[in-house]
Amino acid sequence: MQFASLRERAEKDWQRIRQHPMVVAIGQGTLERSVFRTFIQQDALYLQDFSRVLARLASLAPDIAAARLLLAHADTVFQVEGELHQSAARDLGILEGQLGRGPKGLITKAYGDHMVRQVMQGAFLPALAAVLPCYWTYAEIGTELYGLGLPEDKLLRDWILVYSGDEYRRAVDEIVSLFDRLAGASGKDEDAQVEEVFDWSMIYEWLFWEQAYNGQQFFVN
Ligand SMILES: Cc1ncc(CN)c(N)n1
Repeated sequence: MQFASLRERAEKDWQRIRQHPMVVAIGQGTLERSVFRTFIQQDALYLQDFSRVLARLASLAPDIAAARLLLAHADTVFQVEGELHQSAARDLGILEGQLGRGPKGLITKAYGDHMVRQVMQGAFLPALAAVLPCYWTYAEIGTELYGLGLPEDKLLRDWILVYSGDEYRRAVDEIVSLFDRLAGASGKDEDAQVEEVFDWSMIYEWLFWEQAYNGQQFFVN
């Protein structure tokens, strides 16, 4: 099993993500502030789960090089994306101390629980597969939107610059290389498990955009 085959099977899900009206609106610089605000609030909550999952994944890693890489990623998530959130929060009027707090949306919770479940079950490759869509879809979106030309709105421009940037791309390359190295000798049963987990994360990626864009139906209060 290699990442390329996962990427191939995800084509349909990828197309609906890249064509999602919220992704399009970020690229065109027309996204409503309230939608972006919801997104940043939920993403800050999501990143907390994501970072913890990476740290636990490190403890399951079959070798020390993999463990160190995953631990480093658990931290850099906050340096790269966390900083973006902090600066967006200031521009969006999210009060100091309020970022990463507050009620989780249904999808934020379900996606986080999905990743946590995989890592708690203890099988390394399926748990690694759960975090792959998070990495690569944002790099693809960032690169694609950057190619269309940066919008004037600083908030949206900064978002695109982070996900199209070298630092984020390097992180994605590291995780994909790790997957390819460790999944090289996986068996049929494990491959099926990896695919199922990966497919669910792709669905959650799409739903995460839906949640921010169509807010009300995904929030309990
Ligand atoms: C939901 C989600 N997916 C992916 C990313 C990019 N790491 C993110 N910040 N949030």
